[in-house]
Amino acid sequence: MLRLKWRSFRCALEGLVFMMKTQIHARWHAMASVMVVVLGIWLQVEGLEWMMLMLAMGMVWVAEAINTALEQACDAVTLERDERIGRAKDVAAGAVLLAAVFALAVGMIVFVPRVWERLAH
Ligand SMILES: Nc1ncnc2c1ncn2[C@@H]1O[C@H](COP(=O)(O)OP(=O)(O)OP(=O)(O)O)[C@@H](O)[C@H]1O
Repeated sequence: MLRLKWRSFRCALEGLVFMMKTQIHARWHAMASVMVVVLGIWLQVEGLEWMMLMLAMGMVWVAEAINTALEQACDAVTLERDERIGRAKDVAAGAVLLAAVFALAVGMIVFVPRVWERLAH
């Protein structure tokens, strides 16, 4: 039982490693995530705001992982041009874009007033 759980966990980790190795956007997300944590520590962000930032970042990572999985599945179906495959990939990419836009909004709401405050003093 425990071995089975470990195997699923390892497969999940391998999926994430694959995403990091193959998706240029995942590297951008990683850079943005590090920036958010550094800014959060520097600006002394508090409990609920950390939660909002983590949720927003998590949403982007989850969307990117699902987008990567869908791209792989689509390519397994066909590498020929196909309108529906193209549309499926576009919608999945749209999910990443949506998550990123909302994450940016959360980041602005949390960070802008704090940066403003720092600059004013
Ligand atoms: N088989 C296909 N048929 C039709 N259009 C396709 C096909 N494959 C890709 N496309 C189009 O090219 C775009 C990019 O697809 P690709 O598989 O190269 O993903 P990507 O460049 O890794 O995208 P992302 O930026 O979402 O990671 C898709 O959003 C889609 O519009």
